Amino acid sequence: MVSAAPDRLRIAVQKSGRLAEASLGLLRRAGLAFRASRDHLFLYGENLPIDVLLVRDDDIPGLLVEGSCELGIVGRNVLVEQRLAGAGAPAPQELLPLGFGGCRLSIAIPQSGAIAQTSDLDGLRIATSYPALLADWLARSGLKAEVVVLNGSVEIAPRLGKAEAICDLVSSGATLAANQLRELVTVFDSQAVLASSPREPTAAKAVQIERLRARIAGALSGDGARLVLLQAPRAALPDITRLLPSRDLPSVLSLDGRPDDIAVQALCSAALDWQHLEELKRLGARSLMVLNVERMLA
Ligand SMILES: Nc1ncnc2c1ncn2[C@@H]1O[C@H](COP(=O)(O)OP(=O)(O)OP(=O)(O)O)[C@@H](O)[C@H]1O
Ligand SMILES: O=P(O)(O)OC[C@H]1O[C@H](OP(=O)(O)OP(=O)(O)O)[C@H](O)[C@@H]1O
Ligand SMILES: [Mg+2]
Repeated sequence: MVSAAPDRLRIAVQKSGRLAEASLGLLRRAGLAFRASRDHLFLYGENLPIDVLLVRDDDIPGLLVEGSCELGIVGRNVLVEQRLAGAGAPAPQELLPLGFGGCRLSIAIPQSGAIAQTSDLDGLRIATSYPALLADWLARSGLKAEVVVLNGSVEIAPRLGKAEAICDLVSSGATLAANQLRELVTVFDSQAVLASSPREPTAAKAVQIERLRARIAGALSGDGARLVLLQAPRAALPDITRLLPSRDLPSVLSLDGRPDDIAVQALCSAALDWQHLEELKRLGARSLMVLNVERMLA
């Protein structure tokens, strides 16, 4: 472990795997630039006092609890699993959902078999790498099943005779289909999240944490956002406003020497397709421009 620098923030991200690339990509979009250490386990923040630790995703909640890192990017499934398993011990908090790594923890059963509905799981064995999330769902559902803990290759448990059902992460469903399994019920919905240590940060670090959180939120809110610029007759403004998928009221500017015309600037949450633009044109809009928004700060 690299010794802690008192004034530098540390953020733990997955070294390799499903979240690795998107996590570092997001930090770069939040304006961080890094230099890698020789062992490639540590990225030194070159332009801000923020360093990145590259680790196994399962280690991230523990690093946050012990205070080795102030922040982490981890699947909500891992975060909540460890919180439930910790039974009331201090646990990392979710600061922000990040919109990638979307998946669900689901119970799946053999495609051909006697299990048809969730009540059929009573008294059976369910194999999973997420025993606390599964136990929590079973308790809330009033079901009693034996939880068989496996750390990998959970999908083959029914074929090995280790369990009658499994509870594992699903996104496309291809892994289940390849193993002749089908989804019965979703136990937990997940995505990557920004998480913080349960330890109170120093005042200086609290400022850095909030700064990074706001920058990440800004980078995310730019996703899919478009700035629409146009000129139009002033009388067409109500119809144009109705047509724009704006996040907020558009800004309306007057044009020098043309009192009957205006310039409109609107932040839109969805892309405007050609049909949208043609309709705006029919309403009298001219000089239409749709620009991608790279980042925003509220
Ligand atoms: N099929 C999927 N689609 C989208 N996101 C997923 C999928 N499977 C897992 N995830 C998310 O990505 C996280 C990391 O998954 P990955 O399979 O890379 O973990 P891992 O094998 O435990 O990696 P590590 O080596 O870091 O322990 C999961 O905890 C989950 O939040
Ligand atoms: O529904 P699908 O799109 O098929 O995705 C589901 C699979 O993805 C995850 O594993 P991953 O591929 O990350 O490999 P791992 O099991 O080695 O972690 C998960 O454990 C499933 O096996
Ligand atoms: Mg892991």
